[in-house]
Amino acid sequence: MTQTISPIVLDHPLVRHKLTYLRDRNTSTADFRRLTRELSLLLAYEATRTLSLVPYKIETPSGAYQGEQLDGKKLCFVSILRAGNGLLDGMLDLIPSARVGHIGLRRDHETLEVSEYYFNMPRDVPGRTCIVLDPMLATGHSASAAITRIKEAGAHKPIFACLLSVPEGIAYLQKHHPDVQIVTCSIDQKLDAHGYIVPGLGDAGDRLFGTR
Ligand SMILES: O=P(O)(O)OC[C@H]1O[C@H](OP(=O)(O)OP(=O)(O)O)[C@H](O)[C@@H]1O
Ligand SMILES: O=c1cc[nH]c(=O)[nH]1
Ligand SMILES: [Mg+2]
Repeated sequence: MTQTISPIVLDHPLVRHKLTYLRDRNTSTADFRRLTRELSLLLAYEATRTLSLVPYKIETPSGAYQGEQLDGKKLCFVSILRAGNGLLDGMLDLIPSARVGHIGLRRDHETLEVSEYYFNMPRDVPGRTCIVLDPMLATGHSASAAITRIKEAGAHKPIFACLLSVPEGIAYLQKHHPDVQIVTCSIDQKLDAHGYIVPGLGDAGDRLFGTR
């Protein structure tokens, strides 16, 4: 049986400060986007901790140096539409050579089940580290469905990176995909009766794109 991997929670003053402004219902769409992008940079730092390095020789002003560089071709970000796109630009600022896949998932507001409306992954997924991006891990249905699909495409041991999560969503994802490393900025209290994270930040997609 595969051992469950404990989530990594970013416990950092910058993250806590920025998350507080992100949660604030009075934060504007423009500020919500900017904060999401800034948080994605900090999230990327932890989510990429296990990336592999390859040897890289350079000359410093004092002589030869055997250094290292990221094996950049090996990374693929997978954005769960729509809200995952809010995390994508910051991640690509750090790792511009990464490939990008997109999975469109819609959550039914009544049943909380998800349906897929788009799927587009790079052809050469096997052998790449896949980091799945979505700001919210609520019931875990979306994250689990996305990871099932990218495993079908050949992804091995994907990483799931989010801003907010809840114990219910973490347990669901770990039950269905115990090999996935979850990296999150916060584990919030609970889900409300409508499947929203409490205290949460509301609907991440609507706040990012100003649709409600
Ligand atoms: O863990 P779950 O219960 O599945 O909920 C989380 C999902 O809900 C939101 O997407 P939503 O369906 O609202 O789509 P959107 O990004 O287009 O707003 C969010 O971005 C996650 O994808
Ligand atoms: O709180 C939540 C739960 C799911 N999706 C969101 O955007 N927010
Ligand atoms: Mg939404």
